[in-house]
Amino acid sequence: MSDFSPGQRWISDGEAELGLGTVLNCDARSVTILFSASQETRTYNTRQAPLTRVMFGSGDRVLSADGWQMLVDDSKESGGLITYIGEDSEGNLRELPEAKLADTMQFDQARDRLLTGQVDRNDWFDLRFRTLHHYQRIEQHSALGFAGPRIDLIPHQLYIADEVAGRHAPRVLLADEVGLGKTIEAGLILHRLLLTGRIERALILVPDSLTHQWLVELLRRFSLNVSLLDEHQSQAHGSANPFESAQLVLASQGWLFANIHRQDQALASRFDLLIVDEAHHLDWSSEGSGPGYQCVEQLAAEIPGLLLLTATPEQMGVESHFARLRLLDAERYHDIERFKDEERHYIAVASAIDALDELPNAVEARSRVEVVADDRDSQALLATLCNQEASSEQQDAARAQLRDALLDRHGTGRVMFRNSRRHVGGFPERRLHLEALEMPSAYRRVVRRLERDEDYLDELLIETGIDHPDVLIYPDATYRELSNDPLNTESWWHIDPRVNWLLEKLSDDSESGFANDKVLIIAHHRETAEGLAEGLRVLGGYHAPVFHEGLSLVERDRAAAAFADEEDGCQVLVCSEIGSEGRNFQFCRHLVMFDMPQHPDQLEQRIGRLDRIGQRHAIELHAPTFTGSPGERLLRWYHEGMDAFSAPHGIGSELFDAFGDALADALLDDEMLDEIIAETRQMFTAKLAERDAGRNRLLELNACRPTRAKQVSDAVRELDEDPALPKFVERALDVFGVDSQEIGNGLLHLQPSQHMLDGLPGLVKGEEGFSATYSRAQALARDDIQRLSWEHPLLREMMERILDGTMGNTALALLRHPAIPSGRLMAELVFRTHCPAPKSLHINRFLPPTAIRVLLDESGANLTSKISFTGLGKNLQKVNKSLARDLIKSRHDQLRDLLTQGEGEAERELPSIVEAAESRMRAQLDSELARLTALAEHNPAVRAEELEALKQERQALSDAIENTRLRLDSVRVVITVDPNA
Ligand SMILES: Nc1ncnc2c1ncn2[C@@H]1O[C@H](COP(=O)(O)OP(=O)(O)OP(=O)(O)O)[C@@H](O)[C@H]1O
Repeated sequence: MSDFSPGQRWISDGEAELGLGTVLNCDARSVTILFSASQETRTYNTRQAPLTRVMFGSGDRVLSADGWQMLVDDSKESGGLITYIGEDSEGNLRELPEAKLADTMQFDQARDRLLTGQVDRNDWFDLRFRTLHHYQRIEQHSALGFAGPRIDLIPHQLYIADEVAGRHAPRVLLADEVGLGKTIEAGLILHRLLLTGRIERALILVPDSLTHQWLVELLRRFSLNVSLLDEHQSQAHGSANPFESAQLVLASQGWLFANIHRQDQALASRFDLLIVDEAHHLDWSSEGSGPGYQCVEQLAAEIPGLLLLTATPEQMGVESHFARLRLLDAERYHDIERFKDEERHYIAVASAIDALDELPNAVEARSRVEVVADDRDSQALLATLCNQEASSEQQDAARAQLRDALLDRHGTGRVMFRNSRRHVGGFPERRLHLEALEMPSAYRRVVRRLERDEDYLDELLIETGIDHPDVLIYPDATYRELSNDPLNTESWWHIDPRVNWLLEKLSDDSESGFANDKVLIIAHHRETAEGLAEGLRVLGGYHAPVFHEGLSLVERDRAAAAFADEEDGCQVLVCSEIGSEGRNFQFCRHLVMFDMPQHPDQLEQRIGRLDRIGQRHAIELHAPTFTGSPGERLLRWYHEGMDAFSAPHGIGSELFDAFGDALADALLDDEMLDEIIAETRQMFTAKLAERDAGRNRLLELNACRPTRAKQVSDAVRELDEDPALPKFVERALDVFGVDSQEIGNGLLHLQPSQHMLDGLPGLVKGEEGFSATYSRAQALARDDIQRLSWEHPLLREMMERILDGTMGNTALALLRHPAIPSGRLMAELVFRTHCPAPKSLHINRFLPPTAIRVLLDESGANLTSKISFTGLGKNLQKVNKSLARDLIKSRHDQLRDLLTQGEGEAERELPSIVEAAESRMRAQLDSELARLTALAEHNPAVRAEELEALKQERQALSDAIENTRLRLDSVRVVITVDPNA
């Protein structure tokens, strides 16, 4: 330890960011240092002070407190204080006492740190080099952003996520059938865009009832922390814009759509991506648009990326669906008639795609392809496919390419992704159980009178205030509104046989009973749900939580949680129609439809609560109805008219548009109903055939291209099984002071040690830590364990901290080797490429920080290719810090020369790295651009700005790559010692 004198300049080894310190005073025991730049004063024990004396030598550049720079040539010392002598930038010879050095001088670069004697542990240096290596590999990996999430690798989801996240400012409608994983797709897209730096901020708007579910899914599956914003939270920000308070903001649609002031604030906050769930509620009609549509329309005009999610895009009518497509691309979707015409044309495209499978054998199929394959490339592919002399591999390749080329022409398929169960496959069967009950007299009275007296309907509508046809379909609601009738004094659930039927089923422990199962009950009205729960409690002693739109979010989540709990949970949950939309109840297999919804899409939404990914049983659909009632007639229309209970078909809303009004009029008349059912069936069959032939078929084919989907899942699996990951984790945990212990079954328990470096996600000193696994299957099976991957927040934090900070950028180690005389010095220099570019370019996919290692001996001979990093590392021994410092000091000049020489050696390698990156980038972007340009000729959904953006991106990437510089990342000094000593 050097002696201290007031005025000397020192830096803190552990806290180099404090800047240059000045000795204020000292005595035999303690020394006090002032770090002016950070306005900190520290007192240390003189014998153990973690401080390094700052001394510059010839060739160093220093900064004076007055702002001028000096190239140091010499120095002199007097009374323990140094004065530097050298030239300023104008070439004048000047002197600079150390007290006049700028306080803000930073010593975080490897060179400065080394030459000022700050050395880190050898294992830190080792980890730093490996981090750089893995970071470079992972950043270029095609599965980046998809490997971390805790999800099953489901091909159609990965395909969509890969396709969408690869686009510039993606704007798409995710419209998979209910329960196929749109939230997961949106999460994957978001995760990849964030990890690649393509976006930084996202706003997620979901129905009130789904806020908590989204919050939990994003955290649990994607490790994304989103901030849930509501009015209460917003007010806490006072006059500041609450949307600025987080990177990822989740808000309820109900709140934002009703609040113009908050909408203005959301508009003013610069988001990169907007996600809107259950987008069919954004209603639009030629008479005007609803507040939700208006709000999203404004936001969509400002925010570059847009994901709309809905399972039932046409629920609010075709026009409304078209209006939502317009949110994605206003220019493209402005004329609905033209759009419909285009869609009709796609029948020919779908037929051509089917014909490809019949070629080359069925000659007539060729003409079906020729009708649409009107460009030269497609014609050439068709010729190969039909060429009898081509090999079967050549024909297969031509078929696959042509299929892709034809699919690419489907305009809507580029902006709307719709997977169906039929296409995806592997979903459980649905079984319908009809239960015909006798109508209670109170309900029958009303129905009979309606049947007899034509005028009574109007009277009833006025008296009850209920709309037509609700007044017919929901007899309990009508009964409630007729409470003045002296015959209607009892609660409806007392007289309604559905309640008794339900109670019997609940206690029935036979095969067909519910006694051993959970049951989800959905009723149209909130009041029905509430009354039913009360009835079950009063009449049967069942505690059935209720779930409806009138409850607060917390109450709803509590009800859902009480139902989901496997051990202590409730057997029954009673939901209202819209209260349960989007919810995950696939752990349950019995759905009781207490009444029928009015719209086929609502029916599909109901069944979708259970028929979701993760459902392991056949789905039992129970429908109690009253014989001869309007409700029963409605059910018949669903069942006989359109097979609505067996599988989703996506045609319901068209049928509703065509027959909904007539059906409402036929609810009291069997004859009329029979006719409507027959007509509906006819149209249903025709539409089904049309769907299979045209638009929907293309949509489905477009929504998952199996070859590409497999490539993506293979890439994810490659990262899952990366053998380097566990080794890296072990090293990194050791360096960061996290204890890891194998606890059996392939599980690790990670626990902070006393020396853990602070701020690691999920780990707090003194707390328990967490259990983790590398296995995807294990993590999916158990919610309580985390899954370690290259994308886990802990790994990303450790890697970022190493690469962005100084950790391990200097080291000194001893080498005992019989063949090398002792006292020799080697410098192992690691340079890293630095490519200044905006994050959103995601330059790392072509040129991530890349390490160039240079190993020089003291004579300057380049030993890099002779001694590998690992080979050298194996023979090194650590050394204590003060000895390391002394050794560095004694070899100062030599080291400085080696650093300069190493720079030259590394520079020689730079051009080939830059060239390789440029050609990688060109190969990818040129072909993307060529594909998009060709596509634009056939597919009107390719936005002009997409093409322009891609061109600009290519130029910006090229400029950035060209400007790549090298900088010294880290340096290790190796000194040989006598192996026998
Ligand atoms: N890849 C996956 N791995 C694991 N679970 C999944 C996966 N995909 C979907 N799930 C689960 O399946 C259920 C349905 O998924 P999700 O909520 O994303 O469907 P959705 O299409 O948005 O449904 P809805 O149309 O009802 O809104 C959820 O519980 C989700 O967690």
